[in-house]
Amino acid sequence: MAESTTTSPTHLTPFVEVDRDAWAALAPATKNPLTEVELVQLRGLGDRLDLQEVSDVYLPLSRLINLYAAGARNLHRATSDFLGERAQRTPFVIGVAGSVAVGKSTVARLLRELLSRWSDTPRVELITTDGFLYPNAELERRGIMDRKGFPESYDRRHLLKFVSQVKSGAEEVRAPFYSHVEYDIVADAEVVIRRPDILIVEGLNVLQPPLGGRLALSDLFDFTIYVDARTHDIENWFVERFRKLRASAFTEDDSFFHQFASMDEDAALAFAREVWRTINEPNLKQNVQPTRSRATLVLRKGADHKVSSVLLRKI
Ligand SMILES: Nc1ncnc2c1ncn2[C@@H]1O[C@H](COP(=O)(O)OP(=O)(O)O)[C@@H](O)[C@H]1O
Ligand SMILES: CC(C)(COP(=O)(O)O)[C@@H](O)C(=O)NCCC(=O)O
Repeated sequence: MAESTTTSPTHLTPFVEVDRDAWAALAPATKNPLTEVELVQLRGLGDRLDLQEVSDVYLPLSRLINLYAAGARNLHRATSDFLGERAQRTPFVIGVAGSVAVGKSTVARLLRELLSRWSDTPRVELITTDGFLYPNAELERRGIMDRKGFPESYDRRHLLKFVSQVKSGAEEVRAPFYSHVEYDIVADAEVVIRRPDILIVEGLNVLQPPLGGRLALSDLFDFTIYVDARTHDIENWFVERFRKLRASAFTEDDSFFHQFASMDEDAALAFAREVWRTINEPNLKQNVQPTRSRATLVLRKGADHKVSSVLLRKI
């Protein structure tokens, strides 16, 4: 296990770095609870997530989070005792951050499955922050249609209110729904969250620091994960996902990207690279990457999507 803290203040990091093999050795003596069939259902548009990766990386991670959740419950109970109040169970909230196309949804879906298999947290819900993007009409009105995914393209107050309500134990909390096919918020659709044991909040900007002393979403998290990889690799995953979507979702009549399904492949992929270069990469550099050091844990992925090391916050 490599200590990544050095004596030079410029290199000071709050993390301890654990390489893949050392991390895999931490795997609990629990059999991988997922079957190959379940795993196939969890896969996004990639095909490399295998059972070995689940056992080596994500199973130990789910165990660590399970320990944090038990710790948070104990602390909560002790605080209620101290105040002479009856302890109310509050959901444990996890944030999953990282670039567009780095694999956040895949990590979040996998964790939802794994965490729900621990007996003390059977109900795990997942929400993506894209539901809190302003509708296209509002982005147009604000002149930021080409900034989708940047912090200002979200209704951050609404998102904060939503997570606060879930965390304070509300019976039922509703969120808007964003469709990647329609490329917009769907007016008559919603996501409903009902008192989960764990809520996973996945999105590009979930680790943004508070603005001007106000409460930020990141203040409500009990555990945060930053999914990290080389920018060049992420760009390739983004373009590859676009290429696969051309043959699937983009062929649907109501797809915003319908024109790309029939377009010459080179031209379509050139468009994807342009979106990466002008929107997603600048957002990664300006807004997302700077939040990495705020995470509780960083998953570093190699070009093949396999996690090569894990950085865990120790201070
Ligand atoms: N662990 C993994 N193994 C193989 N492919 C993956 C893995 N994680 C993500 N991918 C693929 O990489 C692309 C981006 O992943 P996704 O989870 O959609 O990213 P994000 O939610 O960050 O935009 C998708 O095509 C997905 O299938
Ligand atoms: C919907 C997203 C902003 C991601 O949202 P998130 O769930 O991370 O908040 C992103 O996946 C995306 O589609 N960006 C759009 C870039 C563009 O084509 O305009």
